[in-house]
Amino acid sequence: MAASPLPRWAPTPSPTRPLRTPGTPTAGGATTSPWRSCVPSITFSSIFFRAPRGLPGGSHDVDHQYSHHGGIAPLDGVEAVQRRQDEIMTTATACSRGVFLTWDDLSVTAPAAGGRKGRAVILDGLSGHARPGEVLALMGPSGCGKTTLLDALAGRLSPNMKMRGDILINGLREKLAFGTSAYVTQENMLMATLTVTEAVGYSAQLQLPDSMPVAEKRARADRAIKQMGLAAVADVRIGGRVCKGISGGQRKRVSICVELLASPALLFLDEPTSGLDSAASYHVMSRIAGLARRDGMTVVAAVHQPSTEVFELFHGLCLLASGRTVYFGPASDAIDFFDANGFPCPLRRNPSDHFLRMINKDFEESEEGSTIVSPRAAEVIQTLMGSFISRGSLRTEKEARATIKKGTSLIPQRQATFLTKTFVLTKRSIVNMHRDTGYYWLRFVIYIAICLSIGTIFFNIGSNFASIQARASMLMFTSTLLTMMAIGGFPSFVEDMKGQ
Ligand SMILES: Nc1ncnc2c1ncn2[C@@H]1O[C@H](COP(=O)(O)OP(=O)(O)OP(=O)(O)O)[C@@H](O)[C@H]1O
Repeated sequence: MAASPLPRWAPTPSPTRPLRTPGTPTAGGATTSPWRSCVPSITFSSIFFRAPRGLPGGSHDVDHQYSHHGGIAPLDGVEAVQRRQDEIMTTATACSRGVFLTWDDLSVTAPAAGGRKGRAVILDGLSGHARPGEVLALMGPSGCGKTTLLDALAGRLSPNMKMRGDILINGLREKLAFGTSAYVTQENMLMATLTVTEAVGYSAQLQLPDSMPVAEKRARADRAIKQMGLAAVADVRIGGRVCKGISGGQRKRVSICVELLASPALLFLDEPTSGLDSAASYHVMSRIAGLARRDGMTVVAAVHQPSTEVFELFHGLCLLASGRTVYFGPASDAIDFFDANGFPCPLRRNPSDHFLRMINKDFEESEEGSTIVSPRAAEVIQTLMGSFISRGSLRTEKEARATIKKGTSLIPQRQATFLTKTFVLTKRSIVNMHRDTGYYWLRFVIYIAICLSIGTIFFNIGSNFASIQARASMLMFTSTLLTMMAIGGFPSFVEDMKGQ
């Protein structure tokens, strides 16, 4: 590929971070490869560091410059060299303890909708992989199966779904142990009555081991809040439908914050930027990408229409249409892939908009009267899938196979003990009940009413032999009632315990 011009979606180059297109020769004479962004290499690696075999970047990979978004920018002087060396070492350590997630020929079916017989295919023979230190974006039209793929990878498919195929963690078929993965769902799972600091603080106490000092847990929670840009609303309640609290986008950021506390090796994000404006989306995603790079976290995120800048943060792209792979590979190569197949991205159009527009079949009929002559989405999907199978998927399989060789089992992280969890959850429940005025006062009124009725029924029961029986009945009735009332809150408490 020619060294210039820049790709049409590229932002204006900054003086500290010149942009390079994939395959563009670098100053050192090597070519860039964002998909191998874990790979410190060439000029600097040959001086300071050579990635060990087995790591991405090992052996042949050393011919690639680590140049991806937010990666190594050209700096001058001894300080710059030192900084680059540190960055390289951090990335290498991160890669060596991360999770290589591979899925091969993955299919998922669910009962057919509308009472029809048989099963509907939701995902159809998907293969791919995600690597430590990198962000893999799952994109595709609404209903194409992004959440289902995330659920399958995270081992959280609903019971009515059936899965076929392999999901390997570092090449091994094993379950995700505690603390190794976290999942930020589309739904808001936060307690409306808690403030941001409390919500994150309680989660820190529940997730982090008892051996960690309380001050450190608090410091971690505060750091996470700051990292997600929530310092200004730290003391504001989360809120919900009834009482207004923080905004929907801020709630999403709190959910991400909570999941990042235990520094999971594998992070699944379902629509992490929904409800966020473009600046907030960029900040959130760039922080996640930064943490992934720093801690060697493997991130798989289902995203809807990322902005150009957010798209630039992705290392890999998995583009789905109707449960099948249209494209899997470096995010930066997708535009060339569409171009090569006759669907070039118009100048100044956001590439992700272009991809989704080309493969969305849902609104074709309403566009029939339109004067815009565009190929039908079904044909585009067919062409791209054909091209991907003949070219791309071969490479994907090769990379997946290389990934499978790692073979290191995951070590579960230590967590809070059962006693600590019970104590923290009880405390949180009490705070929640106390602040939830409807819940609290309604119960209070009910108890007063019950007390009055019992008091009236058993008023002046005397002190003869029959009154002993009456007192026993009253005690029995009261204790049964209190037990039943308490059991009402039990299922949610158990769910909370399971969720931790
Ligand atoms: N438990 C289920 N039982 C039956 N069908 C399901 C189930 N879960 C998902 N589906 C179907 O699978 C398809 C893909 O759903 P999924 O939620 O994975 O899509 P998506 O790409 O994440 O959509 P969106 O971007 O709108 O969130 C949909 O047609 C949906 O109706």
